[in-house]
Amino acid sequence: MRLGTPLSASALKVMLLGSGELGKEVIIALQRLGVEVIAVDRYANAPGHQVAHRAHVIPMTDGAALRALVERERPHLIVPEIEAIATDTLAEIEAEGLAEVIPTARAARLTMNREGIRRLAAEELGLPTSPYRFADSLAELQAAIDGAIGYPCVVKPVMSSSGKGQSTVRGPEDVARAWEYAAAGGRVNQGRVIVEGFIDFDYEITQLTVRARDGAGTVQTYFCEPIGHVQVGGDYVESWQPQPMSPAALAKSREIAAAVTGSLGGRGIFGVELFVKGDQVWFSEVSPRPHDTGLVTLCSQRFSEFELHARAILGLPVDVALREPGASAVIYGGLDAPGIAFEGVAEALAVPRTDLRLFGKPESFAKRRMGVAVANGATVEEARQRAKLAAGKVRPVQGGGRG
Ligand SMILES: Nc1ncnc2c1ncn2[C@@H]1O[C@H](COP(=O)(O)OP(=O)(O)OP(=O)(O)O)[C@@H](O)[C@H]1O
Ligand SMILES: NCC(=O)N[C@@H]1O[C@H](COP(=O)([O-])[O-])[C@@H](O)[C@H]1O
Ligand SMILES: [Mg+2]
Repeated sequence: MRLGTPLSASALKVMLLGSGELGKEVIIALQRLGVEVIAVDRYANAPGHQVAHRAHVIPMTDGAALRALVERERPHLIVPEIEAIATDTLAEIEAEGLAEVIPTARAARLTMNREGIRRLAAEELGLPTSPYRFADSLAELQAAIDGAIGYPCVVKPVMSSSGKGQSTVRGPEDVARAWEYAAAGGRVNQGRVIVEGFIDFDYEITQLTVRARDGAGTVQTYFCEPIGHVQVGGDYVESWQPQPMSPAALAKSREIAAAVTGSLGGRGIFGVELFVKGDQVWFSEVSPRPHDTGLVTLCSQRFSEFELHARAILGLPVDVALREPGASAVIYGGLDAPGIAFEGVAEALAVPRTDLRLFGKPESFAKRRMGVAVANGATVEEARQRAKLAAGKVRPVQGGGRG
């Protein structure tokens, strides 16, 4: 894929569908290679909009609106950054040869819906997963729990991410609340849920896996060092790299990651989410794009997951080497307000070996991820302490004017 000059006839044009904090970093990586970037999201002034050549706001689940924009912009590559996209339209665009979809339109369609990827992983590829059922009503959910899954279990909308609409059901008294919560929390209100048996894991990891061309032009599979993380309410709050693992658990993780990413195909980075107990490993889900827990790679790898994605999609070789132990800690909005400000940034950056990203989201919500602190250390423990300390010093406040 020949690189050119942005805003000229030779430009290589990439369209991001979704332009949040993860897309913003991918865009910056693409910009550094002289790629012309078109950032799209469902709301104005999204983080990636602010660093792209052009920005558009459309309902990305609206196939007609998506097609019209692609026909107008004529990107060479379309890079999905979130799940909620009109993936049937992406499949048509790919089939017509209008643009290449990263990693493939099929991967975007299968991972947009928990049902698609779960059935592929468990039923077609035979990978170990939690037991699961799907339900379209409270009665079906109750029947699935009574007949197959039992307690405790986890209920999630089939279309959601970052834990939205997800809850753990400990007994019969929780079922109705979990159903209501899922119905309200899905990204696209489908009224369908997955109920999964609760896996009592020792720890969970993201196995970042890159499908990229080698120097000879053949697509190979590369594995980053495993990323450990902590989730609260289904949303990541802390991650670190490398996560120590037994050789058997690491081998099993990479076998699963190779199987699922090999089946999805294409080029790019994937975040394969796995649960680990002793030497046992379960597949949970996969993002065919950079993963939020992979924000740690901004400080821990030679090339971050965003740079790796940019290189892989452009057909360039990658280097997945770890540089040194690192950690990330999330900064939540803590308040509901537009145009917030941040206090304590100088104190945060005075913590040794730390760095910050403030995403620039136009509106804060108490539980919206607004920034992240990353830190290095001699050990993962030291890096985690520093990242948490730094994140805790940043205080989101009402913005107001600068006078
Ligand atoms: N079956 C399960 N057993 C135990 N814990 C679970 C189970 N399913 C989910 N979890 C916990 O909830 C977290 C979020 O679940 P999941 O990844 O399915 O949600 P998500 O909304 O897709 O989140 P994200 O978009 O951040 O990946 C998991 O990382 C894990 O900590
Ligand atoms: N787990 C998926 C994930 O972290 N996705 C990231 O969050 C953004 C949406 O944030 P918002 O909900 O605050 O707009 C997405 O655009 C992506 O960058
Ligand atoms: Mg997940």
